[in-house]
Amino acid sequence: MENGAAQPVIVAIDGPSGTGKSSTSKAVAAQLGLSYLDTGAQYRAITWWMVTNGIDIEDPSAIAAVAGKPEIVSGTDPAGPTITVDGTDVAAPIRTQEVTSQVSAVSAVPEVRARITELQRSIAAGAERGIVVEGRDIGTTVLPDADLKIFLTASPEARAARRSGELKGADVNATREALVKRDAADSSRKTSPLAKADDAVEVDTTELTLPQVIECVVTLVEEKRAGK
Ligand SMILES: Nc1ncnc2c1ncn2[C@@H]1O[C@H](COP(=O)(O)OP(=O)(O)O)[C@@H](O)[C@H]1O
Ligand SMILES: Nc1ccn([C@@H]2O[C@H](COP(=O)(O)OP(=O)(O)O)[C@@H](O)[C@H]2O)c(=O)n1
Repeated sequence: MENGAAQPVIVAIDGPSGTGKSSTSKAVAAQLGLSYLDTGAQYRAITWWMVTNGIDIEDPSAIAAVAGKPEIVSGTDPAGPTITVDGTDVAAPIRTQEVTSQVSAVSAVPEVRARITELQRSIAAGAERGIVVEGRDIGTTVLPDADLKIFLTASPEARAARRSGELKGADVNATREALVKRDAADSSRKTSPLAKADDAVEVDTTELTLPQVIECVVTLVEEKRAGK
């Protein structure tokens, strides 16, 4: 484009837990001057609200009835992403084991997905320079017209080792089992399951370092931009 003003670029990065979505997306967005949205944090935030308000997580109709209540706000600066629920900073409590073990059940409820998907689309549409959005269904459902779709994978062993490295002292086998269980729940739900879009580029990160994955994605974005 003339005058150096680039068209906004929309990048969708999907994949299961521990494949490197968050670290890669934040770094790519920072490097390219784009916004960043962690959609998993939004599903965790609504789950935190359900748990805090005593909603029965086993009862999809109870979840559906209140899905519109919490106000979730995501800050999209990749250098310091934020997440609040009704004005409360929930960045720490959404990462607890309690929320992690319940999030798949809450995120499977169609009313929850409809509400959060709408929020995600409006955030993406408002990102003036473009955005990197990471999740499970971004390329397939939330932003099917994204300029670039990436699907990250890695072996369950590599993903469990990465996650238990973060959760100090966590047992690798227990972490692996919990990951595989959450993948199965996320992949088998009826409404927008975890899936690779047909036109997504699959990157297996098992044997790659994080800087290598970031470089790979930055190169793919730049190639797309050059081809526009
Ligand atoms: N290619 C990689 N090699 C080694 N460690 C990685 C790699 N990608 C990410 N990590 C580490 O693995 C952990 C999980 O990464 P994260 O980006 O949170 O994954 P996801 O968002 O897919 O769950 C983080 O501690 C991150 O630094
Ligand atoms: N686009 C998305 C993103 C997350 N999720 C749900 O939110 C959960 C937490 O996502 P996350 O990205 O924070 O998970 P991790 O990869 O950090 O473990 C997932 O296990 C899914 O149940 C979803 O359903 N759709």
